Amino acid sequence: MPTDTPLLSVRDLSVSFGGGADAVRGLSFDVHDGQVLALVGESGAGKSLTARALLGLTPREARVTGSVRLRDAGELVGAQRGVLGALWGRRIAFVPQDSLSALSPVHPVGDQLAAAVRSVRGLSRRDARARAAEALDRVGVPAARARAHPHELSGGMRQRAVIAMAMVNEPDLVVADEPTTALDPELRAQVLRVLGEQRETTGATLVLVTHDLEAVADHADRVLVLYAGRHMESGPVKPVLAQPRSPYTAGLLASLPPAGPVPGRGRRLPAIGGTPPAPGDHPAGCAFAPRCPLADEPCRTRRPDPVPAADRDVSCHHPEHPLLGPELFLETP
Ligand SMILES: Nc1ncnc2c1ncn2[C@@H]1O[C@H](COP(=O)(O)OP(=O)(O)OP(=O)(O)O)[C@@H](O)[C@H]1O
Repeated sequence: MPTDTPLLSVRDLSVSFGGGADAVRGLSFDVHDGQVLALVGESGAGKSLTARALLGLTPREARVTGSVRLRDAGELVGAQRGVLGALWGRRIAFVPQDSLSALSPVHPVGDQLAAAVRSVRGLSRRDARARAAEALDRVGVPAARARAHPHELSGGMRQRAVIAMAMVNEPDLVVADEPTTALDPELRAQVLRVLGEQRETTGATLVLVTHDLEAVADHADRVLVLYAGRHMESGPVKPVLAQPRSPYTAGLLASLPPAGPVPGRGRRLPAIGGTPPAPGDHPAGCAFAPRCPLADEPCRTRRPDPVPAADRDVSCHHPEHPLLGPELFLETP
């Protein structure tokens, strides 16, 4: 039944480690039924930890605070393993970066899918096997390959099998953490397409972690830009990528690889200058200020909280700055 209540509601989520290392700092966002939310940001921004916190899958040594609520399942932060275990595979599923880590090396992939089906639905072995074979076929793994062990499949086919595994019990929410990182560039588009098709078929809601802004443009409805574990900008993909209101989003767009055009000019930048702060480093103001061409005194002294600005939320003291755009980061000749 359609509902206005978000499927997933995240409030003030933080993930920290010993010694004051805060990797995710006070994130709040909602994900509604059927949406695709992309989490983007540079390496170390806290994307994976955020994604894992949505499933209760953070490392044992991580301290998770705040709230992650899945509709009709309640609070997941601090939930008992048994409570989470009852949701995994049924209501929430995970597609990791590395397909080998998601599959057992000792069983054929078809058997693993059939076992996943049987663990959730009371089907006979034969019916579960048939359902698993159908699920694999839908992602382009033919019946003959269902008898193969994971290491006997190519990387692309293995990742497609992992997608089938995540989707086979039609979960409400799928969290995919850089699902194409381990693949050759030509396979990436194919695997993302399969993920998108399966999402549409099952009606699942998707949280997609990626470095790839082109993939965001092609596959996501909404985007949440993270920097140093903090919210920078979030909103509908098209306007955010067309006209960023956070200088950090503008910097990410400017540093797209050569295939990605920098709007307005024919030149490109290799990367945003400087490096992100270490997880233990807590600048008083905006975390991006040391690398931001627009930074002024308030940026260095006062942390910007997310503020609604037209169609999105922006954590920046200068969301309307006239120079804001990828051009801000172009190298002067
Ligand atoms: N088990 C851990 N112990 C200590 N610090 C950790 C641990 N796991 C992650 N971190 C730190 O938390 C920060 C965020 O990590 P995370 O993996 O979420 O980043 P990311 O944005 O997904 O990066 P990437 O794109 O490289 O995967 C990083 O600085 C990382 O070093």
